[in-house]
Amino acid sequence: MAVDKNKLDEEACSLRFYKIILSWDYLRLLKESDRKNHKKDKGDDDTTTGLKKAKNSYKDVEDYIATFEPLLFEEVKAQIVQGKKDDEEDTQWMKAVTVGCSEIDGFHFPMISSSDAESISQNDLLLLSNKEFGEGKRLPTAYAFALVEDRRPDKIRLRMYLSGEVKQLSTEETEACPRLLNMRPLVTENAKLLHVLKICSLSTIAREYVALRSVSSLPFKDLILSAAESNHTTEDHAWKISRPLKDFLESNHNKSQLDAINAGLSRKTFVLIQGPPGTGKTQTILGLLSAILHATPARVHSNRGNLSVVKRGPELSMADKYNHWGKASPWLAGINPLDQEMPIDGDDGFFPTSGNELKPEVVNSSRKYRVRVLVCAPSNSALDEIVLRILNTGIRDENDRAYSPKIVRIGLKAHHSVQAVSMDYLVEQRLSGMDSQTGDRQKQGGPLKDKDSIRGSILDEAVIVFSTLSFSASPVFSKLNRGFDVVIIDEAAQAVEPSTLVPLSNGCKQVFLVGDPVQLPATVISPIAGNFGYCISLFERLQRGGYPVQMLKTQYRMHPEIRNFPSREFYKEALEDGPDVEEQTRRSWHEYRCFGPFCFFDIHEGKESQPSGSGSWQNVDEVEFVLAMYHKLVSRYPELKSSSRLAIISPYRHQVKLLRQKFRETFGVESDKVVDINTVDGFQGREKDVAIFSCVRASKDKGIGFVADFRRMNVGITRARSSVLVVGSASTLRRGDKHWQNLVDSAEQRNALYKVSKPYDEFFSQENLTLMEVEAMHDKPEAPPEDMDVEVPVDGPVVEADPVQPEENDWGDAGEDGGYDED
Ligand SMILES: Nc1ncnc2c1ncn2[C@@H]1O[C@H](COP(=O)(O)OP(=O)(O)OP(=O)(O)O)[C@@H](O)[C@H]1O
Repeated sequence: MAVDKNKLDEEACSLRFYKIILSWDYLRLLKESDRKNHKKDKGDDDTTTGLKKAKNSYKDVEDYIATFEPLLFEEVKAQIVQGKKDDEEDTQWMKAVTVGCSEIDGFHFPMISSSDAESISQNDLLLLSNKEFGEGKRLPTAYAFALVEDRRPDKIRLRMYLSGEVKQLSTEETEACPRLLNMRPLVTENAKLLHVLKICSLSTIAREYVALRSVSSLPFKDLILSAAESNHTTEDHAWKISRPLKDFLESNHNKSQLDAINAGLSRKTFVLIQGPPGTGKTQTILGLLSAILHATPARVHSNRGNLSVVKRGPELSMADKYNHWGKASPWLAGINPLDQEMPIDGDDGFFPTSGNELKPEVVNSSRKYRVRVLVCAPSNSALDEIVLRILNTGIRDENDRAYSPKIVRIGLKAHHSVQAVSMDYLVEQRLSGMDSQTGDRQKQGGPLKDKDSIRGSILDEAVIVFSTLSFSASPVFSKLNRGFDVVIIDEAAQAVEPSTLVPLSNGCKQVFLVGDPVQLPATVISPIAGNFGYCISLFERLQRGGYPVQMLKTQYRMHPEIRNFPSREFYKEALEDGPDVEEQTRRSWHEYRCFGPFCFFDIHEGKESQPSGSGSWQNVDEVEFVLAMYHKLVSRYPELKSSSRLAIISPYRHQVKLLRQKFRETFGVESDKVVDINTVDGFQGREKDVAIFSCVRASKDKGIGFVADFRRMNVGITRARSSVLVVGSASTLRRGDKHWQNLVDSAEQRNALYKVSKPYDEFFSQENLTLMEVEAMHDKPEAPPEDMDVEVPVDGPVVEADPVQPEENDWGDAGEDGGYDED
């Protein structure tokens, strides 16, 4: 049975979405945006938007849509305006001519031809006009948005809505306007010259809109609306796994990971798993996959155990047996008849993997319950991390044998290391396999399979399908013969709620949301939509509403002294360290207190500035100090001269740019060869031995901007295994935010707060270092093996300072009354 995706409803939703957006006035959107920014700068609250704040729960579908739909449209507006800003430097008007037009259901479908439109893709939003316009140019009299419906090499088919502008979302009533009327002859008559500007792609947000509007037909609709647990699972409904697999899971997962896996086996329909930094989210997902792919209903197990004591009922007919299986196993309901057959010993081929040693799956007759899983993540990189882990380690079967399951990775931009299981590669493999048989087939008169049907069969055969959230609405999924039993969404707290709904529209019986709402959320372009709660993920909303969360508590990444602060500040002291973490994260540079594990350097003379007058910030003094510290670290510990070992992180893009530039100027080498310099957002999910964190903000009277976002702070300070070295203005940060105040206080209490004055290189003079030596470093660890291949000149321009008198130095071990807080 084909998956019923309520095609007609979906189409109606898309049409509504496009009608509204295509009717908008681009110039008015730009003006509105300027006005909103102006109001924001003046600190005015925008009360005219008519938006509703996102809530923890909704009374019904209408309430839900009435809240989310306007927020989503607000976000579309911001993406459109941002599209212009992003491309500002190379805003390029293209020329095109009309070569035909049709009109269906109130939409115009002009066909255009252009010689300079290579960058245009399907689902792009374009602006069409009778003339180019921009700074200092006169405004056009005819202009309108157009959506790229179909992109062919020589022609582009567009969709436009020229009947008037939609003023009211609820009624969809339109108001005629001259600019749209003036467009009509331009697109309906042939050989008219048009000026075309690419604005942005609408493909992701359009899919989110359709999923949002389809919420009434999604699985677990009531749970999603109410944020309350709706099902009470019983032992009888739970799924069990074999003893060998259970033993494996128990010996390779800690208690909180096992609790999360067992919550899945209990067949709870919605399972939330919170994974703080380094707590083994990916390991848990892999364990979960082994468990759910090889589980059987509990009652099968218990019946087996009782066979000798329970009176046997009458022998059932084959039809009755199938009927019973059907009831016991919801996975089997209404699926492809082929899947209802008892699996035979051995399986029919396997997908190639990246050349690992693992065997392909062999399904034997004891495996009657075949579950299909869709694994999604908001980004390609997060997705490929799991794919790669599966390719490297495989999963376990009921006999605790590691094997490569049949998997396929759908979508664009797959990382090269997972190409072997990407859909495009698998299709090519099948085609080339068929090419060798083509002669035979043609002789037999059989038709060659087209790519679409090959895709369909690869999808149907895969037990685990990987896709980004957005791509899970791709038309390729409509080829599925049966839906998914389980959907697992990784990094679920980094997705706006409508995008989490997208994979659910393929149908499923159980959902796992894995993520951490205390790390960075989804990027929402519209600050207004963000303020109204559009950036709150479904994970976070359910958690706020009191929905139970399985929290992974044991961390394997950070030195306990690094773990201590975020655990207290963000996780109610719940985090604990895995066995041996302390020994594994102790490093030779810990011999000096100023090199970790967790220090704060107060650059009290530092000045913040905004090079472009607004937006991103930088702090030249912090850059100078960071480079001095970097130089000292790599001079003494050359194993740190590696971008895989050492990170320099900052919340601000300008600071990152400046750090990279100064690094090149100072050391004569491109920074990316020897150190990883990036924004906090670019570091989520990654780890290094040492992380230097430059906070930038250093004003006596202003706030600290988005540095105050505790999620950004949490990510920034939890990337390091052995040392996190925070560089900032203690007084500004203390005044700017409670969490930062606690961080600086914590450093002070641990004698790890250093007030640093210019010249910065003196801070790292031998005399000072000697004063900062840790007296007894038990079991000094060996330096980890060096893995870098580019040398940073250690005799660079950073000069060892002359000896200074200790009393001139007021680093933090002056104690609580050290008087380093100048304000
Ligand atoms: N139960 C466990 N026992 C021992 N080591 C573990 C366990 N679980 C995870 N680890 C180790 O902890 C590290 C982090 O695990 P993993 O990569 O699965 O974490 P993650 O949560 O996906 O990471 P991130 O926080 O960066 O998203 C890995 O080195 C992994 O081997």
